[in-house]
Amino acid sequence: MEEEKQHSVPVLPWMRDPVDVTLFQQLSLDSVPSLHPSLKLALENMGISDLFPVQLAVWQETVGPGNFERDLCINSPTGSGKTLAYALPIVQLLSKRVVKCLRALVVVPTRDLALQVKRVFDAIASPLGLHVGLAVGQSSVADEISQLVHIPENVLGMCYDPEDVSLQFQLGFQSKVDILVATPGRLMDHINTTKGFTLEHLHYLVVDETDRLLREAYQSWLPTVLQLTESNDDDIFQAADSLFHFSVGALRTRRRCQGYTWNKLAASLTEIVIRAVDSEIVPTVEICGTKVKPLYLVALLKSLEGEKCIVFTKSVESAHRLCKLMKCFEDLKIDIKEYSGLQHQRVRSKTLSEFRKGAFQVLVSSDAMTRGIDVEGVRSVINYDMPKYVKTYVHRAGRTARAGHTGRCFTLISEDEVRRFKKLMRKAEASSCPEHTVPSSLIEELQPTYESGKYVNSTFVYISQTTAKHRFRCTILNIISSTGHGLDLRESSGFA
Ligand SMILES: Nc1ncnc2c1ncn2[C@@H]1O[C@H](COP(=O)(O)OP(=O)(O)OP(=O)(O)O)[C@@H](O)[C@H]1O
Repeated sequence: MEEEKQHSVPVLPWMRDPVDVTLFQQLSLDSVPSLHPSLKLALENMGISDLFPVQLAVWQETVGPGNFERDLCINSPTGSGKTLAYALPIVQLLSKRVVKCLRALVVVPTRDLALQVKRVFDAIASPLGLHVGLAVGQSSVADEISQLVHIPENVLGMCYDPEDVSLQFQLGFQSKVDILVATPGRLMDHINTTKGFTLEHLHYLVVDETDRLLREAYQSWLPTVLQLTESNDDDIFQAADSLFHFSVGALRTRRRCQGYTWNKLAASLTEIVIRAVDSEIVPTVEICGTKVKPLYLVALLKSLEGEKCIVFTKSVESAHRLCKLMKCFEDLKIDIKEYSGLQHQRVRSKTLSEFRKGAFQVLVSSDAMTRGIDVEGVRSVINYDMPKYVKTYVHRAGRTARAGHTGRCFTLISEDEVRRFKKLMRKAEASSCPEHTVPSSLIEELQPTYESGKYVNSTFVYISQTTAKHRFRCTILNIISSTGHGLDLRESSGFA
């Protein structure tokens, strides 16, 4: 019955014939068909010598030989290189553009992710003469507009219909960017108020972190974008577009008319690259709550000897409190910083940038901000609080073991949580999970400092909320990613 139900789920026509990324191997840049020499050089300057499997698969579907016959939904493990998978074909296909217009839009849920994606585009688009813009609300609206649209001086102060795109074109408004990376809120601001900002010429829409973006409506940004990209035959841009289509054959507009919401997504755009969750990554585990739990974390951090790691908590408040508490362990001698939605964006971005540079070792974070964030050298992820959902586990664990490296994901759980954890592991299709025990001598050593009463009140409130159980389990999940196209969980002792 369950099986029948699964089979009856309607699948969009363009999704019916999936390409199995695991069948692809890495491929040296020298062998990638039609790769633009400047793009190859840009990749080499980034230290990249091969395309990862997902990148090759998307390349074949888009640049060649697939010729972008259909829209794409990319589903591959965290850290497997999805950003370049969509950025490379877009840059290659736009490299022959004649008229500068906004041709590609990448929508991501957070500012830090947008900055990260823009950096990737900058590295490969600039050498091909393409301009990449950012609309995330990092600077003032006026500054941002001046980066995105050229406004001729003679129209400043002039009154006209902001929806009259042809008139704006005649007046000399012009896009300063070919590719725009945006968060939905600021994108909507520009759509609603920025003179000369138009999506009329969009050929590529990327919805990154799709499941999250589509779950959160953000002022109905997607229906608005789709509506605005519908072509208008009388448009004055027609001539420029024909020229563009003539020179870049692959970029013709394809319209699909089907009945579902998702079809609507696919209906009015030329090419849509959608990035979905990494369903193949094994999900994990959740946390415990006892009085000594923070001590286990301290002991674990000590044993990691200052390697870069991210500690996940269940909420922004927990991240804040835990971070404060950890700082009280003076002999920990590890620099720890908080990263959460409670902080101002500027603080958050600065923290992330310092963490990337290795200025401190441990980032304590809640979930919301870390989707898709790529920090080189994170060897361990610690779930201080066990995630409720498999998907959350996967995204947390995916901050390590990126780009073919190995990493570990620790989860602290109490006895009460063992059953739930096992269930989570089963859902994650992880047959077992090794158990790691922190020596009790280490915990006893830390106890006097912990109980000395020098911690702030909020800490005690937090601790008193936990259960009275003292026995902890600390599990280690070793994530091995050998080729970048899959992650395996390796068992080293029997948890299950
Ligand atoms: N072909 C490549 N060769 C070497 N490194 C690469 C290659 N492609 C991407 N990388 C590196 O791999 C890391 C992960 O890439 P990326 O952030 O695109 O992964 P992702 O699949 O989007 O992950 P997530 O699902 O977590 O967002 C980045 O540091 C990136 O620089």
